[in-house]
Amino acid sequence: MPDTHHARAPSLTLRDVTLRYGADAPVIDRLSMELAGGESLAIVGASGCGKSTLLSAMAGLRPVDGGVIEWSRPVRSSFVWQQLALFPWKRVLENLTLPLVTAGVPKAECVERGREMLAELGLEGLEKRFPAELSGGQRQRLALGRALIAEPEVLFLDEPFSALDALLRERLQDVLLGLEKRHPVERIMVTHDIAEAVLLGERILVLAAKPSRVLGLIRNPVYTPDPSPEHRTSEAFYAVCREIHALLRGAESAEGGAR
Ligand SMILES: Nc1ncnc2c1ncn2[C@@H]1O[C@H](COP(=O)(O)OP(=O)(O)OP(=O)(O)O)[C@@H](O)[C@H]1O
Repeated sequence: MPDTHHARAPSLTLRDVTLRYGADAPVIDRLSMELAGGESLAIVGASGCGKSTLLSAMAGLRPVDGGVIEWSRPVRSSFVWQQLALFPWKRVLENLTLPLVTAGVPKAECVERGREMLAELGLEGLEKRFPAELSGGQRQRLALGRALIAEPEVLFLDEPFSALDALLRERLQDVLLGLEKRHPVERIMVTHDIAEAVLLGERILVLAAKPSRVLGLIRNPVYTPDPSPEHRTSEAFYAVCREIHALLRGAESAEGGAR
């Protein structure tokens, strides 16, 4: 399945993309890059470097102020934010199946696919609860399930796990990778966590602010869609983390020197 997914997946091209707010200096300044079909991208950088702004533009949620963002064809996409955007007055199953309902899928099929997804998420038995009656990790699973239930081709994630403690964050990363085996998707994710970028980014875009610039677009040599339990603590994994850390620290000291 992943092979056909890659063959069919849409590719993304950015040419000289500039993004700014008002008359301020650009947040993203003439960024050019390409992402092949099916490749997953992690965007990492310090707070305020423009990660969320860039993600929104890639998702078509905001216009560009210069240059071009082009998908090879129209894509079906879905988004997960840090705030999750679950509907507090809707029960778990209703939240989960909302994308199917709004797409006009018949009710019986919505319920059937919703129950299948609940099982994949490990949330069986919780379908009648409201989001407020779930733990943080369960809410996060629900948001991931809702994002994938309508089988999007591209999944945009903006720091979805940043409010979680380190171990729960790792569990949710595993849940995400597990879900993607059954629901293949091209994932574009923003994170400020270097290890998360190295785990989840087949390509990693490293950004700096002030001045806004690209520090690197790395082809991640340790990326795997199916990491072993030892993967995160392997020397090779740490080596890529160190490389990104050095890029970010180098940019910080250059910025400090310029002040
Ligand atoms: N609506 C807005 N109006 C004006 N400036 C904004 C707006 N949204 C973001 N900015 C500014 O644009 C810059 C980039 O913001 P953005 O949220 O894209 O960064 P980020 O890298 O995602 O940050 P963080 O990791 O803190 O979420 C910041 O300096 C921010 O203050």
